[in-house]
Amino acid sequence: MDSRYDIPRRATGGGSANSSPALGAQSRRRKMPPRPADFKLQIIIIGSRGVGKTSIMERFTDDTFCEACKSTVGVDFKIKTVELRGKKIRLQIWDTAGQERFNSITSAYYRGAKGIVLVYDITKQETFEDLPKWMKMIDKYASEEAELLLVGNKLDCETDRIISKQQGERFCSRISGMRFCEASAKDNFNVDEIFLKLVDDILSKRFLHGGYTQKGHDDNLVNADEME
Ligand SMILES: Nc1nc2c(ncn2[C@@H]2O[C@H](COP(=O)(O)OP(=O)(O)OP(=O)(O)O)[C@@H](O)[C@H]2O)c(=O)[nH]1
Repeated sequence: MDSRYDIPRRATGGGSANSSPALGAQSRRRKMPPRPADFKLQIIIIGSRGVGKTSIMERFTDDTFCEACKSTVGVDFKIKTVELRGKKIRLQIWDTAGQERFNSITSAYYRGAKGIVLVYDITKQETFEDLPKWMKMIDKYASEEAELLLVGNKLDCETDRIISKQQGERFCSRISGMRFCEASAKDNFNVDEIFLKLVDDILSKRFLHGGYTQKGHDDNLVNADEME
C-alpha cells in the first residue's frame, strides 16, 4: 500500500377496532406524547464530491433515493430516532459538502460528532485516493472519541468497480478503531447497518467506560441544547 495511506490516527398496543370498553382508554393513550429520547447523538457524513453522502442519509432517514440530486452546499441535516439496546436514540445526521471549497464550513461540524461516516465511491479511484485527506480533517477537527466507519458506496455498480473490497479493508485496517463496510444507497443495501452499527459502537464504548450503567441514570451523550 502507498505510504500516503499511513495516516496516524489518535487512540482511539395499538388496539384493534372493536367495541371493547377499553377502546376509549386506548385512544386516550394514543394521544399521549411519544416517550422522549434517552440519548441524542450527532453523526457526520464526509467524503469526496458525488460519493453518495446525501443519498445514504436520505435512504436512511426517508427511504428515498434521488438519481440526480443537487450537490450539497455547506451542510444539511436530518433527524431520525432509532431504538437500540432498549433505548430511544435521536440521531442528528449531518450531511457535508464534498467540495473542498466548503471545508472551512464543514470542519466546524466535526467536533460535536460522536460518529463519523467516511464515504468513497467504489467506481471512482480519486474518491479512494482522497481518503488520507479526509483522515487528516478527522484528526484535525474531530473528537478523539468519535467512532469511525469507512463506507465503499455504489455497490450496485459492481461491473464498474475500480476499488476492490480488499483495498477498502486494507485502508481501514491501518486506522485504529475504524470499521469498514460496502453499501448501496440506491439498492438500500447495508444503509441501516451503517448507522445502527455506529450507534451500537458509540453506546458500547459508553457502557465500557462506565457511562450511565455504573452511574445508574440516563446520562445524555449530548445535551439537548447542543442539538438544535
Ligand atoms: N448507482 C448508484 N448511484 C448512487 C448511489 N448513491 C448515490 N448515487 C448517485 O451519485 C450521485 C451523487 O450522489 P449524492 O448523494 O448527491 O453525493 P454526495 O456525496 O452527497 O455529493 P456532494 O454533495 O456533491 O458532496 C447522484 O447522482 C446519486 O443518484 C448508489 O448507491 N448507487
